[in-house]
Amino acid sequence: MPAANLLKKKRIAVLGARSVGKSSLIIQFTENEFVESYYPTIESIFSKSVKYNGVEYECDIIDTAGQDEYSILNSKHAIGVHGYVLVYSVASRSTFDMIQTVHDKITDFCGVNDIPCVIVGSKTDLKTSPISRQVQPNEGEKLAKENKAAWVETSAKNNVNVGKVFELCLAEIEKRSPNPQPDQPGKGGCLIM
Ligand SMILES: Nc1nc2c(ncn2[C@@H]2O[C@H](COP(=O)(O)OP(=O)(O)OP(=O)(O)O)[C@@H](O)[C@H]2O)c(=O)[nH]1
Repeated sequence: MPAANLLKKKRIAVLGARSVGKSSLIIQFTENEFVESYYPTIESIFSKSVKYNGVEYECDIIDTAGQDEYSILNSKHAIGVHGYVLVYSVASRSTFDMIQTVHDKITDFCGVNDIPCVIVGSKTDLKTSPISRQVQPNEGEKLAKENKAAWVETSAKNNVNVGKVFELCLAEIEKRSPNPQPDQPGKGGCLIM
């Protein structure tokens, strides 16, 4: 297979606390639908071609089980992964607090301090009720800046900024891969030695 084809395959892991809307985000992106009911995820992989910067990428998106502060990072969610999407709900402060914990677990596991990452504030459609929003946009932006990550707020329900999440993730991956090697994770990812 020509190297150019291998270069286009990217593996993206989506992590975050339980019930923040990881599956809903991925299903809205890959299947264009929103599922109102809640089924806790064990693990699923979705594939989708994404055109970014005029290049067609074949993305494998890993939907993971919800994390808590005691969860141990599964090596499958770090080894061979090119980019990360870390999701919190704008309606839940505790899920926002989990983001730094998950980010630290990934960087510790990979032995790096910089990973290609997008931090996502989900469920913005709930913000119409003032009591529903617990995390302000500037807090999300600040956390992202501190971790050299991109940041965006989304609603899987209303399909707002869903595609943007994965475009930003590819941008973060490409930013760190000026001369990527075929079929290898980006600089920030983990390699099997
Ligand atoms: N209002 C609203 N509800 C959402 C949104 N995204 C997800 N939900 C709801 O939140 C609940 C949890 O969504 P999931 O996508 O299953 O959450 P998850 O993060 O994959 O959950 P785990 O598998 O337990 O980690 C479901 O009832 C969804 O319908 C959104 O953008 N807006």
